[in-house]
Amino acid sequence: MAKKVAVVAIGGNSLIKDKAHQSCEDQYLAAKETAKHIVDMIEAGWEVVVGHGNGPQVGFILQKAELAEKEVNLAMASLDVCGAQSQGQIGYMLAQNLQNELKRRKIEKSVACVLEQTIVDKDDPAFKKPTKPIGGFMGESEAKAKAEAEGWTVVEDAGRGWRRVVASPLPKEIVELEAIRSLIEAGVVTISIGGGGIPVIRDDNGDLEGVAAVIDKDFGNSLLAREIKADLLLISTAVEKVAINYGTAEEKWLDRMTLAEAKAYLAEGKHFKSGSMAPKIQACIWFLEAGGKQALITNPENIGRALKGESGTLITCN
Ligand SMILES: Nc1ncnc2c1ncn2[C@@H]1O[C@H](COP(=O)(O)OP(=O)(O)O)[C@@H](O)[C@H]1O
Ligand SMILES: NC(=O)OP(=O)(O)O
Repeated sequence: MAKKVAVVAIGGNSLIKDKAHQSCEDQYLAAKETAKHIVDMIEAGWEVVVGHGNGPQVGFILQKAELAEKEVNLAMASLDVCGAQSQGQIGYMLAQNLQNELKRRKIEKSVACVLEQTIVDKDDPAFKKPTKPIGGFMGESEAKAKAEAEGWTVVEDAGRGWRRVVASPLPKEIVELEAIRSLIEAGVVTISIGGGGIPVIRDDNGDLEGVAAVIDKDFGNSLLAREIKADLLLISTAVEKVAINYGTAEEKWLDRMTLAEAKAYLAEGKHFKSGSMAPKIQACIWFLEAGGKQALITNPENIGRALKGESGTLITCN
C-alpha cells in the first residue's frame, strides 16, 4: 500500500499558550501534548513530516540577544542565527517528545530533525515592509514606547495585543529538500521547515547567505507539501475551525470550504486576519492549486477527529 504523507505545520503560538506559559518547561509540555496527536496520526497510517512556527520563540531569542548586547556588551546574534537557534530548541522538544511517545506505544520509528534553510528573493518587497509578528504580546502604550525607544515596528495582532514585526519574504526553495525527501522515503518521522526555514539568499557567486527575516511557517510548509506532493497539508493552530466574519456578530465556523470559496473569502479581506489566519488560508490555496488534494486546519486536540471528518475545517478542490 502506498504511504499517505502528511505535512503537519504546528503554530508557534500553540506551543506558547499565553504570558503565564512561556517557560521552557511549559513549551516542553505543550510539545508533549502535540506529540501525542502526531503519534495518533502515525498509528492511523500516516507518514508525518512535522513543521513548526517560531514567531514567539524567535522574538524572545532576538530580545535576549539585544539585551545581552546592551547590558554586557555580548556580540549581537543576527535574526537568521536566531531563527536557527529556534529550530534547534523547538525541534529538540518535538523530537524528544515524539521519541518518548513512540517508545511508550512500542512503535519502532526513527525521528530526525533537519536544520533547514529556505531561499528567499533578495529583492522581495517584504524586506521594506515588516509584517511578521514575533515575540510576546504587549499593550498599546508599551508597544509604542518600544517603537520609540528601540526602533521596533509594532502592529496590533488579530485582536490579541500588540507585537513587534519583522520582514517576512516568500519562501522560494528548500535547500535541504533532497535530504528531507530521503528521510520521508526511509520512513523517518522528520521535523523540518522550522519557522518557515532559516531565511537565506544566494549571492552573485551562488553561495548561500543568511538574511534578517522570519519566513511564514505556513508558506514554508505549503512549499514543502507541494515539492513532495504530500497527500495532506494539516495546519495545527489554536482554533478548532476557521470562521468567516471572524470576531463579528455574523461569525460562522466552517466545516468545509472549496478552493474557490477560500479564494473568494480571502479576496474579500474581512474574514481572515492578516498575520494569523490569512496566511494559513493562502498556504492551503497554493497547495491545492499545485495539485494537492486536501488541506485541513484545526487545533492539536482535534487532529484525530478532524481526520475522520468530525472537526476542523477541510479545504478541497471542489
Ligand atoms: N477567520 C478566522 N478564523 C479563526 N481564527 C482566526 C481567524 N482570523 C484570525 N484568527 C486568529 O488566528 C489565530 C491563528 O493564528 P496564529 O496564532 O498566528 O497561528 P499559529 O498557530 O501559526 O501561531 C487563531 O487562534 C485566531 O485567534
Ligand atoms: N515563522 C512563523 O510563521 O511562526 P508562527 O507560526 O509562530 O507565527
